[in-house]
Amino acid sequence: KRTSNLSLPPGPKGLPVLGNLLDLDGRQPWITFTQWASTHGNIIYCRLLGLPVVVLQSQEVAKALLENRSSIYSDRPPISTRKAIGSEFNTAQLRYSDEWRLHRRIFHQSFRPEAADAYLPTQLHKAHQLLQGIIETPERYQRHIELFASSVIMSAVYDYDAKPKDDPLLLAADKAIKVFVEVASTRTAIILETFPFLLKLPAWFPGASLKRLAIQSQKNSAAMVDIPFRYARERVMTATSNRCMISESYERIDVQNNADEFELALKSSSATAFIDQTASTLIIFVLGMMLSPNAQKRAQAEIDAVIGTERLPTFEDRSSLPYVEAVLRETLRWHPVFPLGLPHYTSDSDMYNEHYIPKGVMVVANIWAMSRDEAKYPNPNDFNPDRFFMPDGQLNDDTVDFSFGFGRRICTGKHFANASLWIAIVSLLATFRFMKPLDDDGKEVDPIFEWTTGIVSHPVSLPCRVLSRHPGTTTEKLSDIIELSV
Ligand code: HEM
Repeated sequence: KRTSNLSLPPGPKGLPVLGNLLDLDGRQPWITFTQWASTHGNIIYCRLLGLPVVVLQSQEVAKALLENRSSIYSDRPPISTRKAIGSEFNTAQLRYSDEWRLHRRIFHQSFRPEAADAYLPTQLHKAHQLLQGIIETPERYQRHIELFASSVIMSAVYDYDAKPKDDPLLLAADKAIKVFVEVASTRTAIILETFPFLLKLPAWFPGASLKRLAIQSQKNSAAMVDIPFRYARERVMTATSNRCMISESYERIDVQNNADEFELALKSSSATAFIDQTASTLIIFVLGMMLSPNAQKRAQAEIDAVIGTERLPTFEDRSSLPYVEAVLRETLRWHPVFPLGLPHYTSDSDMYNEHYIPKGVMVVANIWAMSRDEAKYPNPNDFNPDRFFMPDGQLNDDTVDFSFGFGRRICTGKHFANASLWIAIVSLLATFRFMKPLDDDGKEVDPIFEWTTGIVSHPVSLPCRVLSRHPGTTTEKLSDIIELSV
């Protein structure tokens, strides 16, 4: 391929209008991209419905471009439908601009490693609530995991202590995010970009489901952005708020004359925190445990040996539990929840080796391909925490950071999410066994479930038998153990 005398990266040949869309597995485009790597190499160029896309297939190339040349690769694709689907608030979709820089500053002061450690006690407390929820209704374990993740975020961002059951703000946020994820999936965004008239059809028109979805998304997003923010601001103004992202921002950011701009950025970035994927990562952990009983037993044996069974693990135990650490890393690697990350966009043209990368192309880091790198991760489809140990038995330095993206657009909640994941995983392993479901004859069978499609990938509803590791553990007994653990 040539643009005058410059060579674009190699890639599959496509049809004039559809480009390579028909070759793509629409449910799991990352798998098709990964297959293309074997023919075309670690950087490929293709066209999807007229949109040029560069796919980066290895950590090395992604770092070389998205990190080392971040001044060119930190924009996001323009999405003219942002307003129509109610996603103007979303930090993750903002162009590389002063508005985006203000959002990042707000996140950075609360979620940079040193600051995020202030939330560890809350994360521990919410992990204990998670255990109590599952002891009471183990069949609803997935719902309890979702509640854990969103109430941790609500607490850190708004200092809002969500009720364990039917909390109105959590329900509103869940509803908004579900519709939003659907309507903002890369595929839907490409369709809307290419056929924006779909949003102009009356909502009752057959086939206008995207428009209906968009209207719903607008309403839900407005509620998700405004309601918790008003709650938190009120408490900051009356000096009744504990430390949270909202209170810290009011305290530390000098708004000078731009109070309106600042408040808009603050409420928008706060609502973006709901894009958190801690819950979906924890469901993948549950799947990994069910399918790899040996890994589960080894992690539990480590916890029992180091901590015993009289108390629950705390963050102070983290460095004494290397196998649990490896289970967390393997969960992030085995099935990355953002298999294609979020698309970056070039703000200038560039040359990489002999490849010309034009200005204004979508640049996708294929995190899935990176997790399948056989040289680094032999038998990549196996859930095998041992891969993170060196021959001398020490953990290696691969913390699977690529699952949080690259460069200036790297996940702002990475450190905080890692702590939430760790405390949930270690607490769940200390308390429960995750077993395959039984068939009618009482025999264990592999769970049957569907994966989500779109920008995030995780089991929609995962059947699992969650059993207490210490039969006879009642809610009261667990409460006693929790008391001894804090
Ligand atoms: C296990 C949980 C999580 C995973 C796997 C994850 C992963 C990611 C990935 C892959 C990206 C795209 C990075 C890129 O464009 O290169 C991202 C962006 C982002 N994440 Fe996370 N994330 C998680 C949790 C969180 C949490 C807890 C927060 C908030 C506290 C958060 C806030 C954000 C924001 C604001 C962005 C957009 C950054 C920007 O565009 O500048 N994430 N995340």
